[in-house]
Amino acid sequence: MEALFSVCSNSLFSSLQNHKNKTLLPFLTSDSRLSSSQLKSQSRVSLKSHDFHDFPPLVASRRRVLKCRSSNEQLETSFDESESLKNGVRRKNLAVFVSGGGSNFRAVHQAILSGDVHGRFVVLVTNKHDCGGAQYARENGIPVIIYPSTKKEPEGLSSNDLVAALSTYKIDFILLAGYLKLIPSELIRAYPNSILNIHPSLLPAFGGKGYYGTKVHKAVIASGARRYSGPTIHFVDENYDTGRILAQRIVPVVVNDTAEELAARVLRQEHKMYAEVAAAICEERVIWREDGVPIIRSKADPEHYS
Ligand SMILES: Nc1nc2c(c(=O)[nH]1)N[C@@H](CN(C=O)c1ccc(C(=O)N[C@@H](CCC(=O)O)C(=O)O)cc1)CN2
Ligand SMILES: NCC(=O)N[C@@H]1O[C@H](COP(=O)([O-])[O-])[C@@H](O)[C@H]1O
Repeated sequence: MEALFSVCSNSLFSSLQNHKNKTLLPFLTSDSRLSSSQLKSQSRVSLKSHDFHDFPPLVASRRRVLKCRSSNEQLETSFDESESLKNGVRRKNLAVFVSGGGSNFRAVHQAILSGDVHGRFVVLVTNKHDCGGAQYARENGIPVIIYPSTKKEPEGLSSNDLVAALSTYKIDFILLAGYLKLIPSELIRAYPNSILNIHPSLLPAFGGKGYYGTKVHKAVIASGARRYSGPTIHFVDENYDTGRILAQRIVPVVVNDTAEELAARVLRQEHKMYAEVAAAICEERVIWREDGVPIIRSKADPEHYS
């Protein structure tokens, strides 16, 4: 990989340090083999001739021209974002399905923006055009599709039209995040082992038709037999909540918990878990055991699975 750099005065270095695209500075310091103080003193360093194959693969970024504030020199940095590689892995295109406030969607989106998830949301699907999740998507420039078509949402798509519409976005994975309608078999066939859902109980307990939102937590509390609950992330199949489980977390149930208190405690763990699972699927760290069970390879220790 070759990139063309010319580094100018100190003002540029400070703007690089503040530059939101953090990939630039490590590349400059590591590839230029200069300490930050040396780099600051450099009036011009041409890295044009370096061959970068032995440097850590870059998270390639947008083609940019950064102009120095205090001189007429320019830092011209050109590297290609087309694949946006991180450790050789392409950034993944994500679709999200919501029906409500979309706090799980927002949590994963924030993790993308902070660089923890190597993906991008390219489209949102909802059965409620005015829900909080759809409003957040519009505010962040993410297209919104309505599915399914109902009396209340007559502009909604049919199942086949949904599959056709989504195919234009080159989606790698679909995340269901508080979506309350059944995903049609046409979509499941179009995205095998690529649709995930988060459910607010430890499946298979308290799942299936009728188990959504606060209803789940009321059932857990009413059962009396639980000292713990927690979220589950699973792959989606044709039925509600019966797909292969990928991740779960344990959350304590307090003896006089209300459904709202338990829901809030579980939701906090949902946000963390969905961001971690999204990171794993985008980094291609999910593998399938011979018995068909999906497992996540640890980022820190490739020998460890969970
Ligand atoms: N094919 C699949 N579709 C969906 C799944 C799935 O596992 N397979 N998960 C759900 C999410 N979910 C639980 O995690 C869930 C959502 C909704 C219901 C439910 O009973 N819905 C009611 C309608 C509710 C409404 O319209 O307000 C119903 O179908 O009568 C159960 C579980 C998303 N889709
Ligand atoms: N069975 C599906 C279900 O109950 N999903 C649950 O709906 C909530 C959506 O919150 P959000 O819209 O703020 O992400 C979450 O708690 C999610 O687990």
